[in-house]
Amino acid sequence: MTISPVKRYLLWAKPYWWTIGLIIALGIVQFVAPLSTPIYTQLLIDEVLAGKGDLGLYPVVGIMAAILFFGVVVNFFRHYCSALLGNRMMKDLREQLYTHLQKMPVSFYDQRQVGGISSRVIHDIGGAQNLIGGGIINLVLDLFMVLFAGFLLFRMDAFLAALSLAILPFYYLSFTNMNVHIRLAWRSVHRQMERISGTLVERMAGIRIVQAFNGERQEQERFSGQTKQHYKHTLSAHLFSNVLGRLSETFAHTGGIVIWLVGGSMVLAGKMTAGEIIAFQMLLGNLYGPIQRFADVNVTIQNSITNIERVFEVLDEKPSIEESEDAMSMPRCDGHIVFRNVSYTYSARNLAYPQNGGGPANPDLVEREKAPKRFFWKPTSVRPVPPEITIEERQGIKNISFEARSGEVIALVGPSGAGKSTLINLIPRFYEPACGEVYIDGRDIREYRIDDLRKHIALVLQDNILFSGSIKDNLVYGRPDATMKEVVAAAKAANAHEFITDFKDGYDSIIGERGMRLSGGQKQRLAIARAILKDPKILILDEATSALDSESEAMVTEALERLMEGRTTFVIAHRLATVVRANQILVVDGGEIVQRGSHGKLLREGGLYRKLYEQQLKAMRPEELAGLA
Ligand SMILES: Nc1ncnc2c1ncn2[C@@H]1O[C@H](COP(=O)(O)OP(=O)(O)OP(=O)(O)O)[C@@H](O)[C@H]1O
Repeated sequence: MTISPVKRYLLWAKPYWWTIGLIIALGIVQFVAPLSTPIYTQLLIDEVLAGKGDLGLYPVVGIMAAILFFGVVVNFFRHYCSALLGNRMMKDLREQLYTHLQKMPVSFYDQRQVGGISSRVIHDIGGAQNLIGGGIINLVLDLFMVLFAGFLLFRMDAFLAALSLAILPFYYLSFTNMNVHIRLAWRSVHRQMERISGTLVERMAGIRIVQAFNGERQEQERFSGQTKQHYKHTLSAHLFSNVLGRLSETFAHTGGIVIWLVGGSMVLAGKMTAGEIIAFQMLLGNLYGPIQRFADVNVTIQNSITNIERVFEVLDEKPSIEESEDAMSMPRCDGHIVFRNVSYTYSARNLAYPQNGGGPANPDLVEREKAPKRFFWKPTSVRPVPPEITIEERQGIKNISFEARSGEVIALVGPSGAGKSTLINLIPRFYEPACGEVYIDGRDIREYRIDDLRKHIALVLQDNILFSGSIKDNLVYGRPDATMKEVVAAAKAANAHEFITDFKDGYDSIIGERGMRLSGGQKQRLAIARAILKDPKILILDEATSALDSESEAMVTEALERLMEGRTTFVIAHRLATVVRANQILVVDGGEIVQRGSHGKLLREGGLYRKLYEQQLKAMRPEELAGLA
């Protein structure tokens, strides 16, 4: 049985129950204190000001003042504790979600927009924390106030009290019906925000392409369309909330007027004093006030529920690559790797959210979900309609077997889309083979702890990902404990030291997002230095195809050669020199190894390798041919 998002969130919030209890207790004290005001007002009017009884003006007003100021102090602490609770919960949930996201496999990210994920971490978690702070706590307090005011009203005049409660069924039905629309509207608001955020991050990251292809106008139109849709959903969410709020107000006013009519007639008939009806009306305000506030609190709750649904949606995604409970540590690694009948198939999930009007799904826009019924007699949870999922399968690699001995260089060659990247991605367990096994040092890699396994592997990819921060921060990313001496030694080995020291701040120079302030060759040399510093036994290398000038190229090549020394290296080779010197060349086509062996053997064999050699390898670095001949 699936439990509701509210129940789930409350269970998640168990460690904070004490603080929630304290805030509610402070709230009760703060609200109960002014509730005695009508009683003192009645005393003032009917006895003190009328000159009856023994009570003087000063003591009565003094007690009223003391109660009111006590309420102010309590209010201060209540707000302080609420801020503490809300922000603490937000921080903890955000951290939990981020930790979870870190464990999600690469395939999870393959299918989502980065901006969409960040929208859940930032936007939805912010909204989720309102459920308790702005929602449930206020709801409990208001409920308490209603009960307390109701009790006092019944004590004052049971008939009038019963009459004032006659509005409750109308409240119930309006809440039951409007809530469905409010929640559906807010859900659409958040989903649309996710799309906006996804597009924004993607297009901003690719701003050069947008500008180079004169895509600004098209992007502007896309963004306007998305924000317009967001605006539309937000307006309807506010409209439904407004309607509910005004309905509540109408019921409260009607109740108040009826009480004036009936109570006023009772005063005229001498069955009630003027002080009593005024006190009754004041207390009635304390009954209707919170009931009316339910409308606002309720909107906060409905809104937060949709945020919570979205946060739990991510938390519910199980990491498909999990560590076995008895996973072994891997203190050392020889780098002996065996693939045995390994296959991997990509399954891309295409999500299609229901579109009103049945038109094709527009990935930029979220249509608002329609309520399942016209009228609701009882509250309904309107769970999110699961998107239609179509799974598209694409063969990555098929039945791959080979052995790489410790320290060998394995060159992978093959046409584009052949499966070379897929193959190397299985070594650090970015993806899990659908069948077959990958062994390192005689053991299936699934037997090792994932972080231990990855400790022995370094990647140098074409798209050298560097992070914003200083050069040193980037170099020590895989070895935060490295000494400055080690950092400099790695940079020297990667031919990076010289250009680093040319910068005014040297190793402390800030390199901008993704190393924006560096040239392609400089970025590559930093990536190589980062790998050298990690000192892995297994190296995964995707040689750069981008043309570097010959000086830069020579420095990168030299750095790479130093890096490869003594490590088992898998290289997606784009340079003939690498291919020729490799201990083993695996020729991959259509996900399978179609040829294997040394350069000379493969050339003699003919087939795809010879074809590739003629068409691609030879063409890549023609100047190398002379040396090889
Ligand atoms: N994340 C993914 N989701 C779905 N299919 C994918 C994914 N990544 C790759 N593929 C598909 O798997 C096949 C093999 O891709 P792979 O990236 O391994 O090829 P490659 O040999 O490295 O190509 P290239 O030399 O062009 O980089 C291709 O058909 C590709 O479309």
